Amino acid sequence: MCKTPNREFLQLLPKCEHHMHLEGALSPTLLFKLAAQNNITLPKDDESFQTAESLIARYERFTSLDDFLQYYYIGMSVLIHSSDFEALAWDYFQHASSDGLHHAEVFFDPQAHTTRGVSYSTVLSGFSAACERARKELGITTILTTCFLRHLPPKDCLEVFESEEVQASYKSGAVKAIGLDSSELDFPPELFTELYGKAKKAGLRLTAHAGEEGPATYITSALDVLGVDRIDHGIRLAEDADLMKRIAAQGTLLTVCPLSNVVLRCVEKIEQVPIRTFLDAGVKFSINSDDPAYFGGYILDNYVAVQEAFGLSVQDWETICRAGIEGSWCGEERKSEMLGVLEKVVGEWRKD
Ligand code: HPA
Ligand SMILES: [Zn+2]
Repeated sequence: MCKTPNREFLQLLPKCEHHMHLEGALSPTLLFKLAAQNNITLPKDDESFQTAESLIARYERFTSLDDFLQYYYIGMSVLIHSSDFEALAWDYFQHASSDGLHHAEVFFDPQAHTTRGVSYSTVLSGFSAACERARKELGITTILTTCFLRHLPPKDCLEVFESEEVQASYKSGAVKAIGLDSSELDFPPELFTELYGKAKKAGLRLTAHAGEEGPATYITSALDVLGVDRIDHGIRLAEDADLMKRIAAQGTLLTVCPLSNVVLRCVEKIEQVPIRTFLDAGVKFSINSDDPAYFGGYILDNYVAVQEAFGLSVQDWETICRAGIEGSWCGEERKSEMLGVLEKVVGEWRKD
């Protein structure tokens, strides 16, 4: 007898998260605490900033990606010291660890900090300290990815990429990948061809948000023009059957974020996230939280929401977790460890 998957089973699965913006883990509680500590004045003309409760209530009424992004950028204005960045990331790792996270490939937005006078080394030292602590105390392995803000001029992105501090972090291996985030519509991947060409030459891993609000053609451009190894979100792939076949055949991983898609109104409900379509088409994907403090849930909440909407089988979950492990950018040894845990969890669940 094989039990149906429930929250307990989903918690036990060895999860890899590939799409999580560290700045998006800033809970209202930590936001207000750091604002007070750092003497940051939050907008007075927006009543949402009165209390943690009113802010959460506003988060439940996002109307689009851009509507969310204004709060995301205001929120991170409270992050000033290296210790603030460390506290933020540590908060995330603790949540994710209790959700059964084993490996995290996380984003951060250097330009969102350097443009307001916080240095890259302040940001990186805080995040790196939290990653080191997560490895030692929680057994979570991590990879850091610098994301570039696509609403800013491509030449500014290139300048940051080429700056001494950022280059040093790639050379030392502290950061291993680049990504592209922020407003998607009107900022197609082609704008960043030079940036991605240089990053590829430098031996970095490449990913980009594409097909979240933007059309499936942005996914094609991210693959063909930017040469990405992975697509973040990519839900609009389901609108293009030929492209779906291609992505399945080449094994490109999509990092799907179900709760985010509902909260930002890319879909009306979880049932419309193309989970079943991707499974049936052999498209590989992982399930992720994107900005957990803003979208009402961490990684396990996303797994549970998918289970409630789709009633997946143990086999389906094995397929999803295996794709997440094999599509990770960690070493083969780490992947084998996680595959071993997956086999054990699935085997035990089937036996009971
Ligand atoms: O979901 C997202 N999309 C684009 N940019 C972002 N920055 C944080 N989260 C997101
Ligand atoms: Zn994202």
